[in-house]
Amino acid sequence: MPGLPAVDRPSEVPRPTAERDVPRPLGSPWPASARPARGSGLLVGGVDLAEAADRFGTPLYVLDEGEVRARARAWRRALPQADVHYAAKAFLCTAMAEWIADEGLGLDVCSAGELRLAAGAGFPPERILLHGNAKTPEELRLAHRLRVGRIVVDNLAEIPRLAALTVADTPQRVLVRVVPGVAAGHHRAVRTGVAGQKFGFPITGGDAAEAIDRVLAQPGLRLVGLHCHLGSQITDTGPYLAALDRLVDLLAGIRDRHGVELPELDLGGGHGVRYLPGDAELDPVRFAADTTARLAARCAERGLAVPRLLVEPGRAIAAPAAVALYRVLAVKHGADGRAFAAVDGGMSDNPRPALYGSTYHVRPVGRPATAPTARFDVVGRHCEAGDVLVRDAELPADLRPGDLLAVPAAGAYQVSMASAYNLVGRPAVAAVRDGRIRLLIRRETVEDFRAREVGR
Ligand SMILES: Cc1ncc(COP(=O)(O)O)c(C=O)c1O
Ligand SMILES: N[C@@H](CCCC[NH3+])C(=O)O
Repeated sequence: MPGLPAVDRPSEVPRPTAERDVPRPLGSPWPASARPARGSGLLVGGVDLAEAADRFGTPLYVLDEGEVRARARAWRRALPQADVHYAAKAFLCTAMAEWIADEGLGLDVCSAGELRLAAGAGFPPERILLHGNAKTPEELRLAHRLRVGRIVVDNLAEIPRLAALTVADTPQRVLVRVVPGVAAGHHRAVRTGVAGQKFGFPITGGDAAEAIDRVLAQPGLRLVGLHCHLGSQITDTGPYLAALDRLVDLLAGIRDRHGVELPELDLGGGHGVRYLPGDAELDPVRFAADTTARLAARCAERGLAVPRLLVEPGRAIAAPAAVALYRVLAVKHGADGRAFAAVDGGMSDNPRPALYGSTYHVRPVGRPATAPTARFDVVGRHCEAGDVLVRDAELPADLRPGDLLAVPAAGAYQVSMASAYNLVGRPAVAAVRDGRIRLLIRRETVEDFRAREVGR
């Protein structure tokens, strides 16, 4: 604004002290509670991440309880008529199971391990749903003994196994997992909505009809619905709507063939989150609006009562809730001008970049945002050249050993997929809430490995 004294320019009017002192949230992909702290630090859940790293060591996964609860609640509120089962495979520990139970969600488990951990946390068994393409007879027995709410049938062999455990007056509720022929998901390895992969019964050219016939023939099994899971990190509702159309057609076919209308339709998980600033996220409200409208329309066309929807978000609840902290151990400048920042974690705590080429955001903690920057590959400490956590990260040009790095959106399929590679030990996990931090899972040590050795 030429002619006006500088102080009158709107952008330069000093803000009141209170407003100036309240740091703004960092925004996605960080947890909603993430704020800049004094000295270029970073707060999550009111806890200073530099202090957390000093206290518990690194790599450290800092899990924001408020973010988990808020996301769980958002899914429940968006779909009040549906059953939302959190997919435990994204990340599970006792505290997580308690928060999920407390927020009124169900739990999707796929092993005796997940089932026992949930049961030990007091998770209501009727809200548990058991998955698995290769459930052991023991897992089926355990699920039946604990009286889990639903079991998803994924192969023909488990139908008689399960039927042998059940009796007609207390039948086990089951869903049949079908493959609708819809391709979706961030990587070939996670696309389960198409034929040619191991999960479910393909609707077209597969034995979905036979599985349904066989389940219906068992007096101890009560077929309550159909299930499908398309893939993971899906960012629009289109694939879900396409799958829903095929599942409603199949429901109508079952009604015509058997005279029964199944009361439930499970669309699985797969809802995408933001890993990088500017990424899209699949909003639960949008998902709910689109799927419930489509379901009502398709059921009306087919003359079916509208079944109850089930969903199984894992990543959408867990991923944005954790920040991974790493300490820089070495900085190296390669011959081609490429710079490497080697940290104390890597593919053993986060296998996703090596497995799927997944991309992440990273930010230094305790370094002024105004420092000149350079491009670094943030690499892990494992014995593979492919152990790269973040490629081409913009970090302070004078990055040095001892610096702390924070990687957001670290809550799903990282700790749950962590490995024992190089006996580095799986990372510690701490929960933050209201300015307090508590250790949930301690760091794995060589003593843990030794404890499993029973011979020499
Ligand atoms: C059957 C089933 N349900 C739910 C999920 C959870 O998926 P996501 O974490 O992508 O929501 C998965 C994994 O993709 C799955 O296989
Ligand atoms: N592990 C995958 C997701 C698989 C979901 C399980 N069905 C990932 O990290 O993207």
